[in-house]
Amino acid sequence: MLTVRDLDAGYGDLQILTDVDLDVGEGEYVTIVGPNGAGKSTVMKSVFGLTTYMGGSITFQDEEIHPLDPEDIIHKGISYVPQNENIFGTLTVEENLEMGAYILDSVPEDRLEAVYERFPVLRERKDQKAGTMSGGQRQMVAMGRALMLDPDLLLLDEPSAGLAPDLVQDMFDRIDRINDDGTAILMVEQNAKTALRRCDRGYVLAQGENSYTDTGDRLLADDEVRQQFLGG
Ligand SMILES: Nc1ncnc2c1ncn2[C@@H]1O[C@H](COP(=O)(O)OP(=O)(O)OP(=O)(O)O)[C@@H](O)[C@H]1O
Repeated sequence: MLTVRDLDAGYGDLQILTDVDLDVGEGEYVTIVGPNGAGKSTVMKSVFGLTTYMGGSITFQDEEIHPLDPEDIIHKGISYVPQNENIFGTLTVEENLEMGAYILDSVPEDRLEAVYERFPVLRERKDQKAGTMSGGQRQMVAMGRALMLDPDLLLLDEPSAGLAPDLVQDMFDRIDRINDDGTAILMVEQNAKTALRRCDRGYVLAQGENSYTDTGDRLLADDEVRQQFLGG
């Protein structure tokens, strides 16, 4: 579904990624882990057309997408939840969700209903300003907005960042359910062990390059990976 080959990318003249390869199959759940500054978010931003492309290829459903801008990429079936500033704080919850469908002529009511069924608290608080909600609820708003177009691939950048420990489990459970319902997931996570335990496949990125790739379970069991990247 998503195939990244030999990707070189960065910001302006600054190259961050070198020869990065990555695959996400239909309905798969793929995680990228690695140290701070490894370029994990840059991979995700590159897929969404937000970095400077320097070489290689990014294809989605067998179509090259790297010259496209984010709006065109959304049309292709990819939605992105950035780590920061992922909601409009002064808009209500419902207005935020409606923004997720801005590329359409009208808001698809069935999608709004599907998002409310997935995140009932958002229906209860639909008229509340999103900026006044808790961290976990704001993350639900951001995910709900990304799901408004029923994407084939959902890009999640550190969905557990800033959440209280008891909410982290809940967030990962919700992501599992989104994936169980057929949406492929590409997720960057600091919470590496938890993410690898849940995903189909993991990529360890270091200094902008692929370091290890395997099933989540095998990466977790690999002594070198554990020593170098997972705190032993
Ligand atoms: N907009 C930008 N302009 C210039 N450099 C950037 C920009 N965004 C990120 N970088 C740099 O790119 C490198 C990789 O950053 P990136 O956010 O992709 O890493 P990461 O692995 O996701 O890190 P973290 O786990 O800390 O979020 C870092 O050196 C960072 O300073």
